[in-house]
Amino acid sequence: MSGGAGALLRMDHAGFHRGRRGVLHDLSFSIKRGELVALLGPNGAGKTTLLRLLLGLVPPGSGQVWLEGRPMATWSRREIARRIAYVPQGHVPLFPYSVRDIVGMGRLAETPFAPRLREADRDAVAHALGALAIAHLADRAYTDLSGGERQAVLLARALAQGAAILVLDEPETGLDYGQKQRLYALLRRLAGQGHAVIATTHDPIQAACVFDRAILLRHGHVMADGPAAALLGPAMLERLYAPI
Ligand SMILES: Nc1ncnc2c1ncn2[C@@H]1O[C@H](COP(=O)(O)OP(=O)(O)OP(=O)(O)O)[C@@H](O)[C@H]1O
Repeated sequence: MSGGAGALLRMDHAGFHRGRRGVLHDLSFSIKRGELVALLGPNGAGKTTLLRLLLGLVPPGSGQVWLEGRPMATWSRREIARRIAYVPQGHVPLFPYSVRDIVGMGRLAETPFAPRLREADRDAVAHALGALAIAHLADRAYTDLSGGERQAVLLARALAQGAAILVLDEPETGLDYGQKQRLYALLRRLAGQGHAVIATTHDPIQAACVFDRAILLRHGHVMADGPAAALLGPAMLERLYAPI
């Protein structure tokens, strides 16, 4: 097995079980710099589990996951955090940190023991707040925000992290129309700058317009993988979302 030339992330016949039940089966694909990849599939298809494997949060039960040509298990959490930023679904912290502090947490992989952020970190935070058009929320408590505002803050935190790979779990959830358009423009811009972006979504129509590539997952198998606009037609969507 090899790490895959030029791939930032690669799954090589990766499988995952929960107890005796197979959740992901024999997944093989790679993601390169500059790719904007949508991951689609019905509820329970295994999308979030697949992201957890790509993040190194769980090891595959079979096969291998590679990060920059090295098995994921050989990287430390801190090394992974420098390379992969994650935007989870519906995250609520216990303490009322300010938005600025939450976004600043994206810099922890760079300055884990520093008592306060350095100037470069503060610049990265300000840039990320600006890119998401949420600078006006900087001093608000994260716990007091709406769901959509929180989602935008988590995106800003991922951006501040400066990682080459961005992994997002249903990032458009709760965003209003304007925020969604800014999100898609931002993802396109990041891909244009050489980032690799993979996002789960339940919106195939938007995915066809915004993403370069789509990976379709059904019952833990890759049903199709190709250019989003060509792949996400009515016949394919009917097959993908057909009742069990
Ligand atoms: N903690 C868990 N314990 C047991 N089974 C789980 C757990 N988390 C997920 N599963 C199961 O694994 C399968 C895949 O779940 P996963 O969350 O990856 O799907 P998904 O495609 O992200 O779904 P959705 O679109 O609903 O978010 C499902 O059958 C789910 O019930």
